[in-house]
Amino acid sequence: MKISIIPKHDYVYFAVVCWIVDFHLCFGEVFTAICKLRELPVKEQALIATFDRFLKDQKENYAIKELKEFVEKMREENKKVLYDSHYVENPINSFQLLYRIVHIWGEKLSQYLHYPTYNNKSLPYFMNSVFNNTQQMSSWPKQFDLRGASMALVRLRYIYNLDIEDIRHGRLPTSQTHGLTGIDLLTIGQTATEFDNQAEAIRWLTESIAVLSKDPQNNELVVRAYRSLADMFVKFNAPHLALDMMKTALHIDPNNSGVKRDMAIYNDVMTDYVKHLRPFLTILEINNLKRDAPIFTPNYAELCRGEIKTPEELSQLSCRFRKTQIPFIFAKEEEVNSDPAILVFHDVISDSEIVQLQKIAHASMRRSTVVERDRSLQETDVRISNNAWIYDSESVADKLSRRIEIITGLSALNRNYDTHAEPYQVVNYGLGGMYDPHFDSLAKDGQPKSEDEAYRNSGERTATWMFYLSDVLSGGATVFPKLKARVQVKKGSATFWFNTHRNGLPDMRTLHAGCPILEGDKWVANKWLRSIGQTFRRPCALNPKL
Ligand SMILES: O=C(O)CCC(=O)C(=O)O
Ligand SMILES: [Fe+2]
Repeated sequence: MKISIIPKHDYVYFAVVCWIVDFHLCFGEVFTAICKLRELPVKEQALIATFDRFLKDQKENYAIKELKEFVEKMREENKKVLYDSHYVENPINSFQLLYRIVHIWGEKLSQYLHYPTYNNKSLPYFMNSVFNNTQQMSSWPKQFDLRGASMALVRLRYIYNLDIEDIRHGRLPTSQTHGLTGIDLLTIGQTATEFDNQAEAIRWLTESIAVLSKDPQNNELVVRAYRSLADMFVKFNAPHLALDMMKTALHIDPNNSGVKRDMAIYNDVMTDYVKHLRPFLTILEINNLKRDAPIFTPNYAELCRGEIKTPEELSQLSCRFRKTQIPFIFAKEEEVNSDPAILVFHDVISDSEIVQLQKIAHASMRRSTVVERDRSLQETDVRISNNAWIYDSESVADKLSRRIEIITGLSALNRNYDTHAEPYQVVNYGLGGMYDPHFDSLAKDGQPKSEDEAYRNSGERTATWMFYLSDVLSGGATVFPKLKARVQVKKGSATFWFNTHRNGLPDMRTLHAGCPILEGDKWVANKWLRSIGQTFRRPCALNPKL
């Protein structure tokens, strides 16, 4: 029986890994929340400890020696990450951490999958068991996490107009880290080809070729990059450019049968284009395709980069101490847009309240969803974050709801039926995390409905109150593209606005977004105030302009 060859204590190692790796109830991806990425170095350390215990009892031979060297290398890398609590807040660092875990560890662990009867039987058994364990663990990063990390870098480059050379050398606006290797660039470029972002795919693949070409040992990778570029050009009606790529690739590796095969196919495609007079696209035309994506919402990227209102427009906005429902208590109110009013309230949540919310949220963080047109809840690429719901049965939530009431004059009553407000949605963004331009209002056809039965009868999301539970090192602003309005993330503040007109219909000017986080860890808590509770507090009116 296979099992008899395994020393009994190995099971203990696996159990230890399992326990530590799934210590927090994490589900699905890791890249969608910085709080999940933060746990990875400790998990890698536990894996290294598992290997140490296994290797301690093994007789030295070639395979064991090689494995020991590998583990030492990983230990060195892990040490660099382990004691730096901000390490994963840098997207380049996180990409490289995920690359190491998914690719480098992944390849090592799967090395014996096809050789289960290697002469030292406990080695393949050990490796395969650890491999299976990691694959089954929902919180162990997988290929889709690496894809998410690649797309994060792609997104950050184009939204913030970063120079790819800077990224390659590890230079971000707020910090400097180690650079990306040619293989990193190739991984990112190949991921970009899978998404509808031709310009970026071309950019990253070209950069990978520039870096990899410096060393002839990389020829195989360079050819791979050329083939990816060619594949994309053909997809976008430019077989002539694909053929150019193949010619260069063939020059580098004249015997590459894959390149020769592709070349023959592209030649046929070319002939077909010529025969049927189909127009070839130029690189410029390819790059200008797909301008309808949400990221091309006018003003969106510009606002993410900084203020775009003119000094005159800004001078019209004011700050004031606003009277609350309690005499002698004033709120620090800042106007970032006057019509419709987008307001920021400062110092409305304390550090200890923030810690309490995060603690409660931690155990139930799940990938954020979006209410689609058919009213289903979907995990999507337009919102990269995790969230948890916190009800007013928690005393801290109850206290905060009362605060919202005395400042806004609206009802934030949260209860199990006909609720005036939804529970707090505590959100932690992920790698390059963002929420693309969207409306918070639920429905345009009078049938509002949300995640929970309990608040289905509560009407529209009349208003949004959003606490900022953290600062962000760089990026992550809340922006309103149609209003050219921008709110800088500031721990302890909150943004407030009405999503509907007084006639109950959505105010389409309130299109807004959470910009991608360039560096840092962004937390917010949303409180959506529903129309049923505001009948006498925000009287309705027929005038659609109000
Ligand atoms: O995080 C932000 O700045 C915006 C979040 C948002 O709009 C939402 O969660 O609905
Ligand atoms: Fe929103």
